[in-house]
Amino acid sequence: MQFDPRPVKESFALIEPAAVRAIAYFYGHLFAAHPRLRALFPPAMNVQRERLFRALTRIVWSLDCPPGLTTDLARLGCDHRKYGVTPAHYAAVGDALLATVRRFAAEAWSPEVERAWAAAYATAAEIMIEAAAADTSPPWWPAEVIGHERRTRDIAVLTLRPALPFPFLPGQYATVQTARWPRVWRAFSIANAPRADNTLRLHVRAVPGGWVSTTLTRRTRVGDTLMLGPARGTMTAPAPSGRDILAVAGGTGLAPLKAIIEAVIAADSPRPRVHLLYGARSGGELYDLPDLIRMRARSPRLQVLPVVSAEPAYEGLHGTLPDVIGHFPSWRDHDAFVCGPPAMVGQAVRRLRQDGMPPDHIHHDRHPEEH
Ligand SMILES: NC(=O)C1=CN([C@@H]2O[C@H](COP(=O)(O)OP(=O)(O)OC[C@H]3O[C@@H](n4cnc5c(N)ncnc54)[C@H](O)[C@@H]3O)[C@@H](O)[C@H]2O)C=CC1
Repeated sequence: MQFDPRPVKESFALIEPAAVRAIAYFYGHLFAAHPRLRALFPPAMNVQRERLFRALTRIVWSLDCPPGLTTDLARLGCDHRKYGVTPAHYAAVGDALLATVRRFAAEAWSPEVERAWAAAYATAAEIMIEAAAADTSPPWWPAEVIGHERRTRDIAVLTLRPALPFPFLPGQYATVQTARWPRVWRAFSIANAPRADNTLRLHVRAVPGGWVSTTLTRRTRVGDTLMLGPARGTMTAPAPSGRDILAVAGGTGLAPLKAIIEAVIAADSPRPRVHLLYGARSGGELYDLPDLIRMRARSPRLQVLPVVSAEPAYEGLHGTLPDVIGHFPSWRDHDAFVCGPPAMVGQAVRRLRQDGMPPDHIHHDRHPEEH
């Protein structure tokens, strides 16, 4: 990359504390100069604002490590195809970005700083535009809802059939857009390994104020069409390592782990064995237990241990998942996959580390960008 990252990082450090005002200024500038661009963005901009700043922060602080940055930017460029972004839009965004730096870097601004930002942005935009142009897969897939089961008041399991082959690896997630909320994409993990009939399942909890999750859970019917963005995510089924597997799933965090387990136990081999700790707040919230019991009946390699954290009358194992991990002698010789509420994931990972599990044997999703 042909630019000096130092002035960019130094001026960004000054902008960061004023992030909220800087982002508002950025979008104000962008939409004032190019009103038509507003139509590419969702009606409410709050999530979008945070997302832009998270992406910008990641990019600026990794300007020194071009290989990782190039991969991230290329993926970002490909993902932007589903928004209908064209190369001309990049110039408009670049103008708004430079105006924002000029305004918020204040006394640290200089022609040298501006040149460094312009060069960094031009490089990033070029990588994104070229990656998008080279991507021959569809920008999004229409998918028909062929199954919709309300498992609890707030959780539904949807079965979708994309109109074209939809490639993904077990454990990945896809972004989803509903007709009700144009331009609003949210990520959901795919809860099965790839199937010959191209169908896939999503486990969706309606979160308060969640437009897409509430629509998918409460207002979606068999026969509706959704849009799927390309599959993403690095927490995928492991290559054989000789180690058995511990899967720790909290709530709908079960989805990607179920896909990974399905792929692992499909192989005709006596190992690895899989222990699944499946946690919920109450017995009624163990929304997928009957299906997991069926999987266990088909595969002697799978053990399923349901755990409930907040229902004293539940007849079964009580506790939080991180505590239950500690009830066993040791998981040190396993590979671990952990998914669920971020606080639970953090505690479970710490517990496994304390037990002596090497960090590269512990797998969890970097929180999906659009989850
Ligand atoms: N690929 C990914 O990263 C995915 C992530 N998720 C995330 O999983 C979460 C699932 O949420 P819900 O179904 O509402 O789960 P939930 O809130 O009903 O909790 C499920 C389990 O996690 C435990 N738990 C919850 N908060 C905890 C805390 N602070 N400390 C320790 N344990 C805690 C509960 O005791 C229970 O065992 C969401 O945050 C969702 O974003 C879900 C699917 C895929």
